Amino acid sequence: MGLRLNAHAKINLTLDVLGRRPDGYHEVEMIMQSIGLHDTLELEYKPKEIVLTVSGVPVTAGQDNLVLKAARLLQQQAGPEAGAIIHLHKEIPVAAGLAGGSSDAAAALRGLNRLWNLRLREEQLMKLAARLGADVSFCLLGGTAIARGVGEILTPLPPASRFGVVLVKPAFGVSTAEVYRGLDLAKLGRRPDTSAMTGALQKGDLDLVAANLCNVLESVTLRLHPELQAIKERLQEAGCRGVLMSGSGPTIFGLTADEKTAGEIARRLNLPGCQVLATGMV
Ligand SMILES: C[C@@](CO)(OP(=O)(O)O)[C@H](O)COP(=O)(O)OP(=O)(O)OC[C@H]1O[C@@H](n2ccc(N)nc2=O)[C@H](O)[C@@H]1O
Ligand SMILES: Nc1ncnc2c1ncn2[C@@H]1O[C@H](COP(=O)(O)OP(=O)(O)O)[C@@H](O)[C@H]1O
Repeated sequence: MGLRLNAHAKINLTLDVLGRRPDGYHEVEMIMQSIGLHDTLELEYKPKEIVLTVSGVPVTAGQDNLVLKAARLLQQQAGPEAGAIIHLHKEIPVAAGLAGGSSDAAAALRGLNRLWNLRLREEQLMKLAARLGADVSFCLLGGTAIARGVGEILTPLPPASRFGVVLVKPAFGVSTAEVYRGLDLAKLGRRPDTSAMTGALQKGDLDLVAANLCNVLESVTLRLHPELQAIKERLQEAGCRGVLMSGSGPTIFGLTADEKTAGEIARRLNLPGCQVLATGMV
């Protein structure tokens, strides 16, 4: 019997960088939120071999696909007999700041743990997730959470209101490493207030959430791609209550009262060359 799993994208409602570590990674504090937009993974048992096929948004099916990296990591626990045919259907834009690859890796860990009957506990899966990438731990958890460390230390928050989300992904992608490298820690500008955002989410107050949206990586990516500022303005003019870049970008998201309103705004927006999607917080 095969398995089918959804791998949800995320947005960062806040993103603060607290310092740079000796290994080049950055200490962060961010509020992460899963959204409805998702890739799909289908898993079927096959002895010994791990085979990956991909459809939808083009992405490598080679060894550097995070799904294969996750599968190989788990196979070390399962033994060489364990294998699978994995089909990944991609809907999440790639290199977009939406953690598509990380979410696929998290879904592969969760799914193969079941397919291979490994019975690894949540904290064991979390350890493997942290080895695959900074955002994989959050993707394994999902929902709403504060992420600290390099992103792997998680504090779950109560489920947030199901606000609508409009996503605008320009034609280009950005390199997360390059954006972090471009950050001048002495000149971060406005910083997020994590506890104010946590309170706003708890109250379900969209205007308060909107007022606390803040991402210190915006300055770097907007400097590299000034056209993102115009997209932010267009989303605001179109009726989004708050607008921010997600992660290292370049996706810009706008928040609305609900998914229906997000859909109406997305249909009205005319942004040539950009992918415009409507979804909601989950
Ligand atoms: C910026 C964020 C915000 O959620 O997301 P994305 O824009 O990638 O979605 C994350 O911090 C990205 O997480 P993720 O994309 O998983 O990072 P990784 O693959 O582990 O690392 C890619 C590169 O980003 C840099 N990096 C990443 C995380 C971190 N806390 N500090 C860093 O400096 C490192 O240079 C690393 O080589
Ligand atoms: N399953 C996957 N989906 C998307 N990208 C992947 C995947 N596996 C590896 N990658 C690589 O990871 C890089 C970052 O991808 P992604 O997770 O989409 O972006 P981001 O970290 O900005 O949210 C891409 O450039 C891509 O080559």
